Amino acid sequence: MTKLAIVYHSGYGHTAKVAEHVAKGARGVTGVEVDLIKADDLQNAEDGPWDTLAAADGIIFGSPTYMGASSSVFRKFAEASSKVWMNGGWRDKIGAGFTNSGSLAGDKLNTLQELMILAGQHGMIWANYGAFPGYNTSKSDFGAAWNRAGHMIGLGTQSLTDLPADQTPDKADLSTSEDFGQRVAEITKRWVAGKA
Ligand SMILES: Cc1cc2nc3c(=O)[nH]c(=O)nc-3n(C[C@H](O)[C@H](O)[C@H](O)COP(=O)(O)O)c2cc1C
Repeated sequence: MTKLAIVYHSGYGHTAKVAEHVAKGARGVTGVEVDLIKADDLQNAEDGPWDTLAAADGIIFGSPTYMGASSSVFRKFAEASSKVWMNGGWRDKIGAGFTNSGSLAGDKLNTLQELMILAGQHGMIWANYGAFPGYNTSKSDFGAAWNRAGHMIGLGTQSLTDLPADQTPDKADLSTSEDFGQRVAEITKRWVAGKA
């Protein structure tokens, strides 16, 4: 069994919805088990489901973009993970990341870079998203486009700021989230098989 953990923060439920769809996509891969973990439960090095992360073959980090960066709750988790760093506890696990924000761009790239650097600090193997951008030609259909914002190093979705999480992100972004989850699960499974 390949184990994947998703650690995310969500202040208002939108990033949580993305996390659930990333998990759904990952669970669709045979032999992959997924744990969804809130960064709120990992705010210090002593408490919380750190063992689940230790046992995971891959960890997907998820944060909303707040003021052009990852949220303070996510950052607190990232800093708390420094205790794991000291022992190289996540070295050679697969790492990946996603963010969600109000604007189509919204400086999401900066958040994705933070997540990638966190993985790099831990010596993890970064899995990008790399899907073709769905909205970059005159024939593209904005409403149906996958990877609409065209992020490559991770998943970037948009939640309209005046709508609740049961209405946004839209269907295309949620399908994109599932596709991303599936990709990271497949990469992690292959990584585990290669080690055997
Ligand atoms: C404190 C704060 C800062 C925000 N900063 C940004 C930002 O820099 N770029 C952006 O596009 N949206 C920004 N937003 C909008 C959120 O990214 C958006 O509402 C997102 O869906 C929130 O996710 P959540 O419901 O998981 O907390 C901000 C929202 C808050 C509350």
